[in-house]
Amino acid sequence: MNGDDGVTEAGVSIAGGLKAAYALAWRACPGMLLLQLVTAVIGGMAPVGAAWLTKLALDEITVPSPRTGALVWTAAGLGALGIAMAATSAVRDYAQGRARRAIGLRSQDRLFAAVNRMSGLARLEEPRFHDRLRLAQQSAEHGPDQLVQMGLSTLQGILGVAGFLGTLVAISPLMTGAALAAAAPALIAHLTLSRRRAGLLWRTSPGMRRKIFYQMLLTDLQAAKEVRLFGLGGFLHGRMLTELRATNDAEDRLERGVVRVQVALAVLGALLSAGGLLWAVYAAATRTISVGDVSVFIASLAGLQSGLGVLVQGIAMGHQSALVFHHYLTVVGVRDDLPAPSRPRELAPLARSIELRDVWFRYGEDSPWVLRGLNLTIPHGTSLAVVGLNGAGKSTLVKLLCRFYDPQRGSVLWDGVDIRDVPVAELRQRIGAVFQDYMDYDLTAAENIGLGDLEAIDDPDRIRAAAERAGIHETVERLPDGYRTMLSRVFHAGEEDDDEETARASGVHLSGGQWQRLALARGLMRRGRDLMILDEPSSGLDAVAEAAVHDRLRELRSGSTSVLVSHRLSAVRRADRIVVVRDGQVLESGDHASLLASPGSVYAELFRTQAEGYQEDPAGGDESAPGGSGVAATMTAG
Ligand SMILES: Nc1ncnc2c1ncn2[C@@H]1O[C@H](COP(=O)(O)OP(=O)(O)OP(=O)(O)O)[C@@H](O)[C@H]1O
Repeated sequence: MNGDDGVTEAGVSIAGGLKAAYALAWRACPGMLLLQLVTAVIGGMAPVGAAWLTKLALDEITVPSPRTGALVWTAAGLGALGIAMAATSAVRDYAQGRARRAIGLRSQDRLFAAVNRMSGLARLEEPRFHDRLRLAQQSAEHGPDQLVQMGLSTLQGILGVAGFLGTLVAISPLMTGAALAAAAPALIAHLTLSRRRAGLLWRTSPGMRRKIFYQMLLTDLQAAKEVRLFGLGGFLHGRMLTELRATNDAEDRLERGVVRVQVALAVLGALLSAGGLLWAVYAAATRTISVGDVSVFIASLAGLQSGLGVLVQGIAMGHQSALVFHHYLTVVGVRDDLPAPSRPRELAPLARSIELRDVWFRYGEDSPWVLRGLNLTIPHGTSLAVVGLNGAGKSTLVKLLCRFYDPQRGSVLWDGVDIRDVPVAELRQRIGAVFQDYMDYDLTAAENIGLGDLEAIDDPDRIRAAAERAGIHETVERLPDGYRTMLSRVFHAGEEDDDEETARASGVHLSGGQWQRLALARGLMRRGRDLMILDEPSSGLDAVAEAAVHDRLRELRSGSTSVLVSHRLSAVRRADRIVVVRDGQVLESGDHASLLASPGSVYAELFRTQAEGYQEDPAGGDESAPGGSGVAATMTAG
């Protein structure tokens, strides 16, 4: 493991992790942090005080004439310490709980703010980044708090160990040396184990993601049809178990190592205690030390051993948390995958054209070129249709227009301004879109539409108008709760209610075409933006709906700048210009009539092929079949 993907690279240190975790905790809840600090100091010093008071009491009892006053004071002191320790523990639990929640909130806030900062898609397509993100999410929940707790318990441990150490040195320097020597191998062993644990988490992360993927397929409603029909349940179940077993085996191997180390350390500690006890009893019998000294010696040795043990384990756990927290810090500090312009330019409303100039693009350095020197101009106020075979690069072209990726060569120009020179959010503000792989949100119908323009999410008139334009208004009105109906079987309106029946009744699922119309309505919330992109906006609609939607879209597009990607040539024929994309370039360009008339035209060939599919008798086929009424042709097909 090394470089960007590694967890053990230089710079990953407990100190670095601690510093970042404390900075986060301080911003999240300074009061609770200070309270925990005070309780840690009391918790560290009180046991040493108790041991000394016990020694004083025992020494007083064993003298020929004990002083009652002194005995009462030491007993009162012990009582007060007991109360202080009990109260401290309760206060610490409270402060710890509040701090944990506040730190968790802040760390998750920062993590997802960082994820949102990535304005492109490339990073989210990297499997390695997903591994890191999974560990970062895991760490964001508890990692910083664990590091804070580790720091506090280390402080408490150090205070306790220092107190007992001083006491032991006064009684037996030899035993002190032995106790300290025993702690050194323990520290090394625990640090090695923690490094191995963190390494294991990183190595098993891809397997865990695959396991989650199989689990998701087994429970996902959308996957359920294929899973049941093709009988994939057992197959997916088996794969899930294989992944889980592989992770379990790796963990078992590690745990076996942990047991061996822990047994060895426990034996070492027990031998040390037994030796110390023998020495103390012998020394007291020969009157070298007092009975009080024996008690404080035994308490100090036990305190030192357990304190060192806690300290060593705390440091090791902190080390492990720091290694995992490193993934969190990396994600939080990750740069936007689209470089921000050094001198951002303002993006004026589109006045002349959008131009793709000699655009070369591929998804990765090892991937084939998808766009190869593509040139295309979309004049303001015109509609452009893009057609081509599967995989020709049509959706890729659309993604570059939205700047989800930057081309490796060439540029996308908005009235002559390179879109890399304007803030990406400003560009996207000017674009409305319906994507081929649109989303179904498990939200209400109104929210599903309103998400298209967050400023209008609470504006029922705008939402209704968009729904009407997309031809989904009547369907939504007929839902049990109209626009407020929750469109989900995973969540349901009234989930917080105890009345399960009401809650269950309100979860509604739409058909594929109805979802697509909702997506269309969402895109139409942005009507009036400078550029409207429609990537297969009607593929899931029935023929009647498709005809109506395309008529409506044509009306909406007229006079505005739009790009329509579609395999249904009946839908594209009225576009001002049609381009055929092949091998990453524009192969043909023109309006429907000119392309049909052009000898050897690929568009004409595609059009005739589709038209033939609609003929009763292909021999007597009329080449304008989907054209006379493109919509009618599609309807016939439907
Ligand atoms: N995210 C991605 N990562 C890697 N390769 C991709 C990605 N998206 C698309 N591709 C590849 O880019 C090529 C063009 O894909 P694109 O989706 O642009 O084609 P398309 O013309 O829209 O196809 P279709 O008509 O099937 O929708 C394909 O070979 C595809 O495998």
